[in-house]
Amino acid sequence: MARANVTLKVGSDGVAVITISNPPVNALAIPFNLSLIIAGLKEKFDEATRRHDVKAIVLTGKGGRFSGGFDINVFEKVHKTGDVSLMPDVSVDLVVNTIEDSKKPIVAAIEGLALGGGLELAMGCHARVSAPRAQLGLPELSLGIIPGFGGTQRLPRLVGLSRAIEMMLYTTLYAFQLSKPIFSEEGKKLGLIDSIVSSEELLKVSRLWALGIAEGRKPWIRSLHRTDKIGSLSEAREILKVARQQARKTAPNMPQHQVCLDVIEDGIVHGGYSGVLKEAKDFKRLVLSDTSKGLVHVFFAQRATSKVPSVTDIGLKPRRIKKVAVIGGGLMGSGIATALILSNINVVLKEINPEYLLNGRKMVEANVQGLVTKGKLARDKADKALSLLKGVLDYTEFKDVDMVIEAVIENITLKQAIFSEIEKICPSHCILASNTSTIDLLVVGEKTSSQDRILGAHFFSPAHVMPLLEIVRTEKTSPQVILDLMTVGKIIKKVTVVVGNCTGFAVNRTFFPYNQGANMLVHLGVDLFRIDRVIKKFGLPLGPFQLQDLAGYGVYMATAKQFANAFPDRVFTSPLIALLVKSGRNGKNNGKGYYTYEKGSQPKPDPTVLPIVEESRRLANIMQGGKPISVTDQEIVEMILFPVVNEACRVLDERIVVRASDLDIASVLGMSFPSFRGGIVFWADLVGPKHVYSSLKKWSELYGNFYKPSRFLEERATKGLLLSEPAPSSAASRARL
Ligand SMILES: C[C@H](O)CC(=O)SCCNC(=O)CCNC(=O)[C@H](O)C(C)(C)COP(=O)(O)OP(=O)(O)OC[C@H]1O[C@@H](n2cnc3c(N)ncnc32)[C@H](O)[C@@H]1OP(=O)(O)O
Repeated sequence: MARANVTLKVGSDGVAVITISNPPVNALAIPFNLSLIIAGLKEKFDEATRRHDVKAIVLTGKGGRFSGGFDINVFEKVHKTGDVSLMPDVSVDLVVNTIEDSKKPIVAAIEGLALGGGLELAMGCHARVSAPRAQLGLPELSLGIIPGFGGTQRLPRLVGLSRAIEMMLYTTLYAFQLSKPIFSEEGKKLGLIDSIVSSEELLKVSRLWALGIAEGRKPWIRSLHRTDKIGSLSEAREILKVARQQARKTAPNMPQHQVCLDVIEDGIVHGGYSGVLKEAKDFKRLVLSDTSKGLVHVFFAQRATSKVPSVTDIGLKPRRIKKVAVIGGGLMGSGIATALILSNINVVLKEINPEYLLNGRKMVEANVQGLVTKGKLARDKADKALSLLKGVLDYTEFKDVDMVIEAVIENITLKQAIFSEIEKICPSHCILASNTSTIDLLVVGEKTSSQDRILGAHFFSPAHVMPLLEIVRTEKTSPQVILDLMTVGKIIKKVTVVVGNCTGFAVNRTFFPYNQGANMLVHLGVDLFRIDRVIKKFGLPLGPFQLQDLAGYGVYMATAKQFANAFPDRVFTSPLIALLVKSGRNGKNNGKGYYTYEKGSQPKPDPTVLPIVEESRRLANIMQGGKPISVTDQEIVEMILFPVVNEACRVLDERIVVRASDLDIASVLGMSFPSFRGGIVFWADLVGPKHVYSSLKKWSELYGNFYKPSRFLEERATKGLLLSEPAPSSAASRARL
């Protein structure tokens, strides 16, 4: 950590250049010495202000990046210790008093990125010069906090209220709340950046700009004092009102959104300085929230997935994958092909007849067109992507592919036949991947002698949109092949999680009890629509019954069968789905399931499904004394999700995942488990393994083996350990990885 520091160099022009150096992103603290960078900045600014040979100051970052903001590791430290006083006081002391109110002009010279506290420092300066394509943003809300170095006050004053709100609160992308960075070009148009110059000229122009301010040729602007972009109080209140309503809808479980808007309003009503003080106070409060704990955990969990022992740490280099064959143009195959061509990878899409091929091609075109219609892809880029797709009916084109992804129906014999065919035709370096979501990869490759290059590439539907790629390795898969697929995953913008081989792999296996837990509750007498409402309130985008409608009952029954075969000791079966199908319901597919579906309107709970549910309850006959149980909303959540936690424990115990946080990120990105709860294991640890264990034990005595606590959970609970704590290697654990 000796490399982290702040330097000051005074040139013959009388400009002092202060440089932040803390690779890789010039974060504004280090976990071992929290005040090093902040204190270093203060010291250098004080020195530059004192020195008579300094007329003006330029602030910049080393290595082509201005700063990625405050060090997020520090938040983790605060979360572990509960000690918020670890956070240095920056907003008033450094940004207002030292930088903005400095007697000498300060210009920020920005390159690469200025995010969070980094952009906030830059906004405290008297002007900002940027290199092209620098990313600018305040992503703090996606960490469960608000900007804490004055960003809530200065950004609206520089770019206007509506745009500032958009940049901070922005959007929901599946389980993630994302604020949206902009590029410096847009920043220039908005007034956040004063000038854009080439990287080579950045320091020269910034120095001249700073001298220009010192000599009165350029304006000396303190952003916190500006009001010209805020508009009238009533206009501002109207904008804030709409933003609050929007945030209540899109982020109902995220307190930081409403707090951010309150803090902005305070600054508008009482002045920027008052806003800065309120911001600093509320920032510290939010740092300690469970939301921040969950989101910060997810930030690091996502980054940890790229480190896979014995794969990414043994000096291997990824090979280039130029051409990929996708076998099967159904929903999954066409989605996978779409993801690949959108990232400039040539794709050969193989089907068994012209009609299926045409359908596959049409689905890819519709996927791409969908992105164009939503404004997410330019027409010329869409055309370019589609030109990379070639449909085929035989294996001729497979002679020079670097990877095959098989995405046909879940039929073992068919997959085995395909793998033995492609083994003969594809080049010997070619990676042979299957998109199976349940079948053992060793069985898939049984008829080949290429087990070392066979692995699972389990995408989630829709494959061109969902951010997770579960990479399934067997004990025979070579590290090089795993690394290559991880690299392709990165190119096509997926988060890859490398997991071991078992029924359902890590994600589907862990969530197998989710639907069963919900079904169990219904058969114990709980209203299914209430269950859906409660689960949505907990933070999942859909309740379990709406999800069953959406996925289709066929999928539901096929997976349930696979799991029942693999884990017969912990299955709850009921005739409900069969009865629904018998009565002509097929979920969203035919517009009639637990809900009714009509084009252009929200799904509506269908009361005519209730007699079918009653019939199923009668046949299952698990209500004690025929009486429905009485449960609180919290118990509903727990009776559905604790069995999921229990299965997660088995996945951890069997080392199906490298680390517990991999299961967290996989649950967030693959199953839309709420990111603000940190993922399934993190959430269970917050709730407390003891409580999970004792609840499951109680329910298993009342309702049977479906709830029986696993050995791993029992051990952790009785020893007072967290589920996420790494397990000591034990001969008893079957090391699958
Ligand atoms: C008071 C203030 O208002 C509070 C704040 O400033 S909160 C912080 C706000 N800043 C952010 O949220 C930015 C978070 N970082 C990012 O979005 C991305 O890392 C980035 C766009 C900066 C770079 O992305 P990319 O080049 O893909 O690299 P990425 O793998 O994400 O990060 C590289 C390394 O830097 C680390 N890193 C990135 N930003 C960091 C930060 N702000 N603090 C600590 N570490 C950080 C990552 O953890 C990763 O570490 P690793 O190599 O050990 O896994």
